[in-house]
Amino acid sequence: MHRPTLPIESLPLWARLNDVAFHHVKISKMDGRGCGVVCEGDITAAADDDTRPSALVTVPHALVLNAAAVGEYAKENKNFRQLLDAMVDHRSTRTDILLFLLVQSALASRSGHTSVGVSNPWTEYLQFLPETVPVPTLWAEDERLLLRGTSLEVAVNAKLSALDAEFGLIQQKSSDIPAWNELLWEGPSAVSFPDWIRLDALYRSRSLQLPRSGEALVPYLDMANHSASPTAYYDETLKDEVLLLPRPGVRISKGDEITISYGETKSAAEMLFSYGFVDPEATTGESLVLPLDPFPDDPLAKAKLVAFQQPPRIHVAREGGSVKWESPFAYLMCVNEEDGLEFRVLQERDGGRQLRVFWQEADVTDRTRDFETLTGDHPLAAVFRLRVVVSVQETLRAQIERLEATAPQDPTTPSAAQREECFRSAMALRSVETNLLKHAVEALDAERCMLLTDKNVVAYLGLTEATESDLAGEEAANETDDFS
Ligand SMILES: C[S@@+](CC[C@H](N)C(=O)[O-])C[C@H]1O[C@@H](n2cnc3c(N)ncnc32)[C@H](O)[C@@H]1O
Repeated sequence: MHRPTLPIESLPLWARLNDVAFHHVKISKMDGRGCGVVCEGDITAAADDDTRPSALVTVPHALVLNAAAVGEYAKENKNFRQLLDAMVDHRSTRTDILLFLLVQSALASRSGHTSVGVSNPWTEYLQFLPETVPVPTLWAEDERLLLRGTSLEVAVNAKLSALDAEFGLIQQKSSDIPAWNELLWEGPSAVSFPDWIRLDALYRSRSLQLPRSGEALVPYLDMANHSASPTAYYDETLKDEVLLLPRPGVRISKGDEITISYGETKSAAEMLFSYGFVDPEATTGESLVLPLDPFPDDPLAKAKLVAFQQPPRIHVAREGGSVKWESPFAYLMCVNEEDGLEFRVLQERDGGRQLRVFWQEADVTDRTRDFETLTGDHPLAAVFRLRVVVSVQETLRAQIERLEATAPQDPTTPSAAQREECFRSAMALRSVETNLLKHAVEALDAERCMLLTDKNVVAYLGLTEATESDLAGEEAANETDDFS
């Protein structure tokens, strides 16, 4: 799609024409961070939380792009209504807003040479937005290789597959409607998959959770960059205007950048995935999420996955001085029929079939995430915990090995096919995750050693060893029989 652009210097005019009020601020190009909000005077905000300071920016409710605003646009535009209706089974706030943005971008690219769609302040505003966003879904293949071994390796590939499926669906549903077929899919300015990935990236990196209007895009205010020590925050008035306000007690000098926080507890992976950078100053939010595969030789693996109903994962986080981990699936994964786990398929009255899960004869179908508690008062609880600890530790060790095996040969210089900013972000993520995983493996090792001294574990392992050597003896005897 051809993307017309407007210089950021014209933004104040667009803002005035659309009733955005701004005081002591301007939007300027920042070094390495695209545009940002810059202070044009000296601001000192009262330290007292109860006095609301004067707003730096006020955006009228009419410009807030949320699910309700898309609904209003659809009321006035029956062609757009038809497009939303065609997607009826696949709608969410995100897809509604993305479809709206897709239509506004297409309208801008055809600049009035179309009878479908109605221009709106967003048709122009989109032209001030950056050509690209440094999120990994927009990285080149050689750049995405830098994420091998990190928690984003699987996540980014899964996101690209999901975007591809979503784009295919929109194309299929809208090309049956002649007006949309003409606007979106015909001629040299047809929409392409990279256009869809960019719109998704713009949405992910700029959407806010507003207290009254919910998930939304707010023009002008979305020019504010992130800092771990932010000087401003956003809020909504009772009239649903969105305000950018200085934080209580801050002093902002003329020429300083005004920043907000994109989330204090977001991990490095989440920051890179959603915003395209890793904040080197972040002191909180060190965590990661990895997929956990059931044992490949477990005959109950499939039933366990179905019964668990969610993707199985391990969550690792640094809390205070120590590293904590959590994996509800690992507890279900590590028990079997001989421990008291059972799956039954029940025939329903309407002929359907239902998978039910039993632990020690009790129906626990609705508690498959609770196996840590369910197994906690069993005489073999320490044995189950040991199995879980060993399995989680093995998964984390394998991840460290993959991180080490895929590390760039020169950790300071990107290859010719990799952009410096992608390389820097990926290396920062690799370092945070390697560190966290190593600390988690150490913590798990300490727990494993402790569990190996538990009297129930010792007795259980002694019994298993005895059974195994009996079996080995029997096998040896059989072999001798066979041989003779
Ligand atoms: C909400 S927009 C902010 C405005 C944006 N800089 C622009 O030019 O349109 C979020 C994007 O700004 C950039 N950004 C924000 N804070 C940053 C930071 N602290 N370091 C690097 N990039 C940042 C990232 O590209 C992010 O995806």
